[in-house]
Amino acid sequence: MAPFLEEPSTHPEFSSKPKFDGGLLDLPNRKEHNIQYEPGRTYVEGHDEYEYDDLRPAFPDVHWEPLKEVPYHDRGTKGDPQFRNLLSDATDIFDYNPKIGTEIDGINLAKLTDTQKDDLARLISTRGVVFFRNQTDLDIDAQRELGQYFGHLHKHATTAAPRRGGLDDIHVVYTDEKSKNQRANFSPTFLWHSDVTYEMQPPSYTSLKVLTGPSRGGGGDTLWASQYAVYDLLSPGMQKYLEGLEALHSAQIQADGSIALGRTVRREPVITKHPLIRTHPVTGWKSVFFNPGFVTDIIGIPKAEANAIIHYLNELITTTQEIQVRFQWQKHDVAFWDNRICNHSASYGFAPHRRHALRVATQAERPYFDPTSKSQEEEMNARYGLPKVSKDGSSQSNYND
Ligand SMILES: O=C(O)CCC(=O)C(=O)O
Ligand SMILES: [Fe+2]
Repeated sequence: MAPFLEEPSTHPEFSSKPKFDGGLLDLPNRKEHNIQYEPGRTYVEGHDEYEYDDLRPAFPDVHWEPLKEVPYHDRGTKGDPQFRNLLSDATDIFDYNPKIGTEIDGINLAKLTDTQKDDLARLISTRGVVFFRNQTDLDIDAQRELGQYFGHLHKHATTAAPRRGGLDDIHVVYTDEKSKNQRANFSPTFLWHSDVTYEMQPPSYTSLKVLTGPSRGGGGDTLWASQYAVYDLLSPGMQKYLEGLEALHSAQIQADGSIALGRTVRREPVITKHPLIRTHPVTGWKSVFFNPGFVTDIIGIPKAEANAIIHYLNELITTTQEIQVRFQWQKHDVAFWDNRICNHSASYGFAPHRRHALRVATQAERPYFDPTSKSQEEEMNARYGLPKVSKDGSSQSNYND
């Protein structure tokens, strides 16, 4: 969650009936069905009685001890390299692009066997983020249980938990027509982040399920960017240089934001040093471990140089289309990402719709760097016999014409 993304909970009074749904382009014959279409419009659901009222956001006034180190063994290491257990139930599987993002259809996340869960972890580690449509059986208890299979769940110190209580390790994403104008609060690049990387053991497998949102085409998409791929964008000299550096990740900005809103900070904010390049324990691949949201400094180099690196990594993550994937949500869809190797960004422009999602995040290993590890591109190129792609900028071709 980006530093100030969460909103206070206010009960909306929207009672207008659905008028039309802009997301009907997939119907085979609109003429026959007498469908009306108005570009750029989606209906707003009536909000009087809300089925997920108990899962709306609350900010409990409680205080927790600092996080202690917890054991973590990555289940993905047991996964089948071809994901055969998981895919035995799939009706379709396809990538969104070569570097990041895969959708699997026909799988019920609430009913996976342990070997399927291991494959799932391995697939998420490999593809960065995996999408599952229409997971109606995966209620919040099942979503938690699946997260717990992978390890200890993270409890967020500042963002919202469900009103229901007893779900302190669930993070609630919520906006409705009463919410403040998000565009006024955040520049689009500021929205890019990975979750809680200031923790000693930042999360790995993280699921987000949308309970309610704009109908298809109504906005509120989420984007992810691969940090394996960021590493592969760098020149060999830059890769080597960054491999020796550590960055500071700070929880302070988020805590200050909560205090400014009059909310309790449930655990003392921490600042943690992590390697700027890390190795993934399942794939063995190197990835940049940078977070536009929480990295405040790079240690041991002049401040101006640290700022230049921070600026450069920010630019690569937020503007390189080939390393990004964008997901258009529908109700009950789930995105499962590996927070170690992805940044992500919400998008706005869907007001006044209600958009409500729940996130479960598993704490992972302490980030480490193994100098003998390979990059994603290095392994893929070797596996498929592809030539090395040149990284020099001397090409004469002009893509801007
Ligand atoms: O609302 C979204 O699309 C993403 C929210 C987010 O950053 C999170 O749940 O970690
Ligand atoms: Fe997030």
